Amino acid sequence: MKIVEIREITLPISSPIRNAYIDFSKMTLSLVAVITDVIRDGRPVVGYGFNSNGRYGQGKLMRERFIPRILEADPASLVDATGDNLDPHKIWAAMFTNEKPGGHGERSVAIGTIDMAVWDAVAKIAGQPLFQLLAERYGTGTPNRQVFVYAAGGYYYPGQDHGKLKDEMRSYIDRGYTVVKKKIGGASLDEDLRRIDSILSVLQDGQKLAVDANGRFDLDTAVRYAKALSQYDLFWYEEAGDPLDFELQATLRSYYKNPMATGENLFSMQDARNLVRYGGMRPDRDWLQFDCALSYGLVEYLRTLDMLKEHGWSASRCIPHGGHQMSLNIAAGLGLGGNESYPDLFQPFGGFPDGVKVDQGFVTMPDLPGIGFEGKSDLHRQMKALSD
Ligand SMILES: O=C([O-])CC(=O)C(=O)O
Ligand SMILES: [Mg+2]
Repeated sequence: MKIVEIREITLPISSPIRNAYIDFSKMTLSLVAVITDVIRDGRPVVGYGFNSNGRYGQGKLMRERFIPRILEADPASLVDATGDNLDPHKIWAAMFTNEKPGGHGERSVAIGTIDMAVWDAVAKIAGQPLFQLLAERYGTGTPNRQVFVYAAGGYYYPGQDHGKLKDEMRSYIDRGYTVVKKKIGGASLDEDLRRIDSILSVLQDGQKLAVDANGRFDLDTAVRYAKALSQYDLFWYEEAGDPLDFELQATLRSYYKNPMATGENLFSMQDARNLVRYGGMRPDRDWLQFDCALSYGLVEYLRTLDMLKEHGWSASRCIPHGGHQMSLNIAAGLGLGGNESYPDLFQPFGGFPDGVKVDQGFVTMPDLPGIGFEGKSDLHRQMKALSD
């Protein structure tokens, strides 16, 4: 069997929102289709992938380097031992040919997006949901079909006031979420605290708020926020400082005893390892948010999970950034602590298969082959438009 074609397209996921660092008015992503010569139900098996919000479409890198390297490789060198399915690890190695180590930037997004499509194809060819395949190959054998999800929102946008912010958070709670997230660092500390108070006024017992500074703060500001946020029982204080400033992160633990989270902008196992080695993160309470769709895909994420284990971290401390079904499958298959979700943003790419509802903060994975994109009709329409 072999890959016959790989298509990619850049699509908009723009919206008038901003966090403390960027606005999303020109945000795009890459959608990829990996078309194989394997026939199921009279049609070729196609795997799909896309990258998460926050980085832009990666068509140029894919067209110039990563797609040609896959298509120019001997097809026999890209299949598993049975010869009946693709081997994602071999395809990853083909993509990484003649790439020097370090400096993990945009290429990790390009490779991660293609890698997602490869895993989707592999699970479809195996006739399994990806979470089942992952549990059998790399996990305990039995997936955990119930996955914790939280609602990310609370962005800054023109015309927002406290009433609208409360309505937004209430609507997430009404849809079954128990943890909601808001942005901080895009207003003054005083205004951010008033916004937090507003949201907390609509939350009930058992419901929690997380806050996300998107890497905006210098050390002094991060500490000022840490001291002020300590008065609340927040779910987490996220990405206070620059993603690569491990000393800042390590210093913060002296000022903030409650959970912190970071890692969405670390794009390799090596960078994740530096966070774990030097960032002072606490395996008993903190959260790691590495997002495979931005960081060389699941092949690399498996290396990251191995690294975490060697350093005494449980996979259950990982709640990836990105709100996509790929991480949802990894969470169910490999025992992560949950996944992000953006109930009203970045559609049709985020979210769950049609009919999957959040119940007391959890979703239950349905039985769909592959990652499950075919179960989300608006998303599947976009995907079919690329592959047909
Ligand atoms: O606003 C963003 O860039 C997304 C983000 O940080 C998150 O979902 O945690
Ligand atoms: Mg974040």
